[in-house]
Amino acid sequence: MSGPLVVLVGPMGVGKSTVGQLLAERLGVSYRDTDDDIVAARGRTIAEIFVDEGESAFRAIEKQAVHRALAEHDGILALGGGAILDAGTRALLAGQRVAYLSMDVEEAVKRTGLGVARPLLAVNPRKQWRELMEARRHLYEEVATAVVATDGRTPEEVTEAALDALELKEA
Ligand SMILES: Nc1ncnc2c1ncn2[C@@H]1O[C@H](COP(=O)(O)OP(=O)(O)OP(=O)(O)O)[C@@H](O)[C@H]1O
Ligand SMILES: O=C(O)C1=C[C@@H](O)[C@@H](O)[C@H](O)C1
Ligand SMILES: [Mg+2]
Repeated sequence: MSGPLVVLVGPMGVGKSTVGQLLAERLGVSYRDTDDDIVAARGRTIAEIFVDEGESAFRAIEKQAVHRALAEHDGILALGGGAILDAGTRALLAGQRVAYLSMDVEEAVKRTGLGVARPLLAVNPRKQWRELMEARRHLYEEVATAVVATDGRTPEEVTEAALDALELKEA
């Protein structure tokens, strides 16, 4: 299978970056994050891109960044929380090892706080998070080859559960 060893998907704040870096260490590979790629390439934060160019411009930028990373990266790749909204991206994920990190709304509120740096959760984060998940849960599930619940687990426990669910052995 070419492409990343593992692709991580899931909502904002679920722990993709934290667990992705732990997984990379445990598996002896590198970690990459498509949100970081976008920020580095554009020299501006995701929130700034949303405000100045709008969400649809961000999605077009994101689609390109995700497609490039899927082609280039062979380690652990975390996708932005909304990357799975794109049908072309979902098609590229077919045949990849994809872990969906999940959490419930209360855990989401704890992890994302008031959502200052998260434009999609800026107002009434609980309600917005529920609505986002209603629209997206089936898409995360569609692309996933493993679903790893993160509620009440430490990042190390989530990493362990992901290694088990993905049937991956350490380096
Ligand atoms: N299993 C966990 N238990 C408790 N807190 C966690 C856990 N995993 C991550 N966190 C904390 O939750 C916050 C969000 O984690 P992280 O940045 O890894 O999520 P993310 O999915 O990469 O989010 P983003 O949408 O910003 O990319 C951080 O403060 C992190 O320390
Ligand atoms: O869930 C989303 O739509 C987003 C998640 C983040 O990773 C960023 O890509 C951005 O804030 C949008
Ligand atoms: Mg992250």
